[in-house]
Amino acid sequence: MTSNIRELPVIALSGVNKSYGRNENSVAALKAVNIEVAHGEFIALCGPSGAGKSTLLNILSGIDRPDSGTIMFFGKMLTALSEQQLAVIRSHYLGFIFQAFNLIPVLNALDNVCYPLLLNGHCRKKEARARAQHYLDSVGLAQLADRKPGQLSGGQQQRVAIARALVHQPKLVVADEPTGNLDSATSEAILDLLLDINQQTGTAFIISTHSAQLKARAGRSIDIRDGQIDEN
Ligand SMILES: Nc1ncnc2c1ncn2[C@@H]1O[C@H](COP(=O)(O)OP(=O)(O)OP(=O)(O)O)[C@@H](O)[C@H]1O
Repeated sequence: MTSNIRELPVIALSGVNKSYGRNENSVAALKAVNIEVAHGEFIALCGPSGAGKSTLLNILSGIDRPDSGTIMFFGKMLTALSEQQLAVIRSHYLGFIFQAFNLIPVLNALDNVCYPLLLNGHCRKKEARARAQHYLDSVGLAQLADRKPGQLSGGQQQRVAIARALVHQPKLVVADEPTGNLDSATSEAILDLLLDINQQTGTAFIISTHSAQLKARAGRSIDIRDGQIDEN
């Protein structure tokens, strides 16, 4: 990573195409997509079901690869990296939040948040636990660190997942419908939390959503329809 890191786009997609299937069964999920995300942006990715939101987020986060086009992450060409190099970028600089929380059911909240730090060798166990506790505190779960996911509400589970996504201080958080499984009051509280984290830390967020409220409160929204971007 270079010293003028804030001047570079966090991520820039150029001419990205992605299809699933072959020949007559082929579905063009992304068509010539161009997107830039700057440091500290909070972006809502909106569009109807099947528009290509998850495909785009998977490609943005290096989980999946485009058929053509380029992806630059702080000026580094992601599309030229090996799987191993991509995994290093993902584990150090990206955070993920999913609609279904994706917590590990047998681990308590603290250990769920510690897990990526230990898995990716960011630090030793004592420091990992201290950092995880700090992030659980910051999402309002200081007292619930020893509860397992099954002993937490949906909103509390999503807070654990948010702490897990942030604990290694990523540059970009990619969230796929993070409020999709939550009632409207809990969704609003989670949105407040994400906006607060964005403002406090400068971490960029790109969040797919069907929520008009999230779209209205995001700094920028990008509409996608039939795999094509229509930026506002
Ligand atoms: N693994 C796959 N195999 C075949 N087609 C796929 C696959 N994943 C997605 N698609 C197709 O690609 C298009 C985009 O799907 P995608 O899941 O990205 O949409 P989405 O906007 O995230 O939808 P939703 O809001 O319902 O989650 C759709 O036509 C979908 O059917």
